[in-house]
Amino acid sequence: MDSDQKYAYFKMLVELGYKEIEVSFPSASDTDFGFTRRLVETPGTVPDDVWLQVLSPCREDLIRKTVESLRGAKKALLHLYLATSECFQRIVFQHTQEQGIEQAVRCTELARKLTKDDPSQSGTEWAYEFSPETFSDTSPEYVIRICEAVKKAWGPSKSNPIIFNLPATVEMSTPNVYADQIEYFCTNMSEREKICVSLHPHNDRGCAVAAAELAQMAGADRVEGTLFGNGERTGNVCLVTLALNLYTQGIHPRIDFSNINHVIEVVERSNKIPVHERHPYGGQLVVCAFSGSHQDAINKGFRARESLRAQPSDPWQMPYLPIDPKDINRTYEAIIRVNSQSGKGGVAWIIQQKLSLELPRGLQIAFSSIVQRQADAAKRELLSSEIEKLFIDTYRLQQEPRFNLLDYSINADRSESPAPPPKGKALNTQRLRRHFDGFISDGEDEYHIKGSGNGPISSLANALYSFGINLNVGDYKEHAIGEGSDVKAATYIECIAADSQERIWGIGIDTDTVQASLVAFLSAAASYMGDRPLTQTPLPKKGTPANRDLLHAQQNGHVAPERGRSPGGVLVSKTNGVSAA
Ligand SMILES: CC(=O)SCCNC(=O)CCNC(=O)[C@H](O)C(C)(C)COP(=O)(O)OP(=O)(O)OC[C@H]1O[C@@H](n2cnc3c(N)ncnc32)[C@H](O)[C@@H]1OP(=O)(O)O
Ligand SMILES: CC(C)C(=O)C(=O)O
Repeated sequence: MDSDQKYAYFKMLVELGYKEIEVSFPSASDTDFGFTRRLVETPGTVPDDVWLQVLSPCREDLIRKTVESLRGAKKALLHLYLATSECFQRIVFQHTQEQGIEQAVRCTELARKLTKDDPSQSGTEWAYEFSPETFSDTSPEYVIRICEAVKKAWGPSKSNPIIFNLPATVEMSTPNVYADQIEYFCTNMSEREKICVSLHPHNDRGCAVAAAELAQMAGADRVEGTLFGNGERTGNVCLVTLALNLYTQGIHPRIDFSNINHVIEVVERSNKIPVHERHPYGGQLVVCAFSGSHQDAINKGFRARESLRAQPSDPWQMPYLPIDPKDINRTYEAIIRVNSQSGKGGVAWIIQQKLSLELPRGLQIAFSSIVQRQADAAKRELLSSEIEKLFIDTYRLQQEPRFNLLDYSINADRSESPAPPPKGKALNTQRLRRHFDGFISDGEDEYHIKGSGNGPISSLANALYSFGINLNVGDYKEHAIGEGSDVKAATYIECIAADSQERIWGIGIDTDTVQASLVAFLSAAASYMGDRPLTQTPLPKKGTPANRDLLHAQQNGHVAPERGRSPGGVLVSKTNGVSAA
């Protein structure tokens, strides 16, 4: 990273809520030294409660340069490291354990002299961190010896404790072993109250997060890591995962990942390493479900939350989703992804999200098999926009419909009621016969249709017999879409063909509930007919609305009823030029 990238990254870490940020290795390069100076010298960049942490090996020349980089900082945390394992002492430094202790003490004394003991540095609050690098591969007794010596050299206090950072420089054991090593350190160091025990797990065995969590339970106070686990080899422990693991346990980590996409964007741009799609919490696929049983359960989970009118503050209990995607600024829309392993629940979810339609179970099953066939044929995931289009096309919700309901009236006929009410008693409208009288078009021609039944749908069904359309209603569901004056009715009708027993769904959406059901029935009738021609004779070509009214008058022996009023005064629903799929 260049200075500007580091600057942007630093600002983001501050905004997220981090208070101790290792900003550089100042002795490494002019970039790192200059960047540290930039932070110190640019007013308003480093909040008063944020510590600037810098790293240096235990080498005198490098320590001097490192301390110099922090001159003038408000809060400065000097971090020195020296490997303590037998392997490193023999191979890298060719020194003994005693020489290791001497070097650590000498460098700590120098650090003290250059910082808190130097009157010219008194404007800075100094803290000191020592890392026995390769801690987890070092004899625990030796770690205690070297850290006791370093502690004595620095002289910590309760209010300004020394940080002993205990790295699993290379992760080489199960997390419980690391936790045991931490516990040993915590219980065997003197003046524990003057010590902050810090963890620094790496991820070579893939257990860094587990190691950090277990070691905190074993007594540690602090964890060092990186966002999304960047770092040498398999990386450092991931701070995003640690924070959100706490969050999902109901403990706010005081780190704000409510816009995780922004964090990912900055991290990827800076590190030039993509965050894996399946990375805990942050990965693009981790709040998605492809498989049918997961989708079904999630769909039910959201419906349960809706029916309970759950508030954001209520406990999050959702099958297969450990976190509410909204808490990290992920949308619900992307949760369910459909491929050939997906089932009806996922498909229903997408239609609900896209079109606000709550499909009845039977329709879910019917449409899901259409989606599955499409996904199988495409040999890939179907986009939610493709599924939405497939639904609209299948149920003819937008395209030029096979049947248009142009105009109609439905009259309830008291004279044909099987049991007229006793004088003075209210009429049971449920038992009245309905007469449907209307006009439909197939895009080309217009037709006059009439029929009777126990209700609006059965009277329309009866009217369509003459077209060779013989459908019985198998299932019927309706619900409202929206609220207030914009509310609409969505109606779903499953029809069973009298000849083939084929089951066909139709959907109608309208501000008027009766009309929505008529449109739904015509939608099913259109699917049943497919491309087959209609057998009935159409009206003369000049079938204008005026002609229709005239015909109405001629056939009924009176003029057409005034729109919106039934001659019987019991029930009328009518339309003019309504699309019915
Ligand atoms: C565990 C970690 O990840 S700690 C972070 C590591 N990060 C870095 O190393 C990044 C910055 N490092 C650098 O820029 C360079 O390595 C520098 C500036 C520190 C040193 O560069 P050079 O002087 O060229 O040394 P070089 O990197 O080749 O070798 C390291 C030397 O430091 C010694 N050394 C390594 N670690 C330490 C340590 N913690 N304390 C003291 N000396 C050390 C090595 O033994 C070696 O010494 P030698 O030259 O006597 O054999
Ligand atoms: C400097 C130390 C803490 C380190 O990075 C490591 O050991 O991994």
